Amino acid sequence: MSSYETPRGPVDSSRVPRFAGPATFARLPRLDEVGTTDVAVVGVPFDAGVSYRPGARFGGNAIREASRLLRPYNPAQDASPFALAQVADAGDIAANPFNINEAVDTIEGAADELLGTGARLMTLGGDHTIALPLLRSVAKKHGPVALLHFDAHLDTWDTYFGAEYTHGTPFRRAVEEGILDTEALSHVGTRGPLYGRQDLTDDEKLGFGIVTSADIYRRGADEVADQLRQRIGDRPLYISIDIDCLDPAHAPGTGTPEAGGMTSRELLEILRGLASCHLVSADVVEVAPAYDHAEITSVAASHTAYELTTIMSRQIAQAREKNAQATEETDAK
Ligand SMILES: N=C(N)NCCCC(=O)O
Ligand SMILES: [Zn+2]
Ligand SMILES: [Zn+2]
Repeated sequence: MSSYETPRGPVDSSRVPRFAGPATFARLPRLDEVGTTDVAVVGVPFDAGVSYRPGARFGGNAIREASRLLRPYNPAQDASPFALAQVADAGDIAANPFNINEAVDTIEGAADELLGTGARLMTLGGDHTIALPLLRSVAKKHGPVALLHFDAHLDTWDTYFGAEYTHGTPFRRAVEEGILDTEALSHVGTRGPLYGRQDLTDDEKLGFGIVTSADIYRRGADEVADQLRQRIGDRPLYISIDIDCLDPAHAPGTGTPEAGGMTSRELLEILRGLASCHLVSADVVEVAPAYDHAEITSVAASHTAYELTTIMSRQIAQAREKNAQATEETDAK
């Protein structure tokens, strides 16, 4: 017999209007209402690491608001993510807006606590600085992880104004710290002007492969997803999604927009093509609602987090079933 309890799902939008009440991600219960969870959706309202427009500190709550419209069945993955596993909103990590180094430590500590309960993280940013402490925490649990980084930018620059921890530098730090599996690192959606050709040489030396936004346009989402999946294999995978990977037409509400990006349809399709990868945690960052219009960006981000959550819930349910079968077989002996 399994001790697994039926997950508590979202508020039923056919009974309580979806625009009523305080916003949690997808109208799911708060973590304190369910005790423990398989997937913790957590906000990180921190944007002191940005190099241009600020405002991503409001991203998590904008995504929660936009996510009121999500429905419980995901036809693209033929799954009801909130029934297959417990998904709950763990609230926000309160990080010091005046001290980046302290904030990075706080985020790592809070992620350690959540991961320590056995949950996977679906983090809503915040600027891209926050990916570093999240990766540190994930690597403590799984060892060096494969990384898929969806972004217009490389985010492997060295320092900005002498600062090591910024939204343009998390993945260089992560490689330096040995927390990434350098056999399986890819940027997806890369485009736009750089400081120099050296940016690309440095990035390649760190171990990254690049799928540009033009590659996606030319080759299509399915082929790109196949190639990425082959590179990742069964390694533990972290997916970090900077919403500026999307074209500004699909995500105007972000701090460092670049023309010529992928569509939200392409992003969602690539993610669905990665459903069999061992996704241990993920983030969606850089949503800056003050620059948004009609919630275009936060709607795209909420659907992105929904696909990622669906991938995690399906895997959790599959693993649980496998365990239950194994226990039954042992019991039968
Ligand atoms: N949006 C992120 N994460 N990084 C952009 C850094 C680009 C720059 O200021 O050169
Ligand atoms: Zn970016
Ligand atoms: Zn970024």
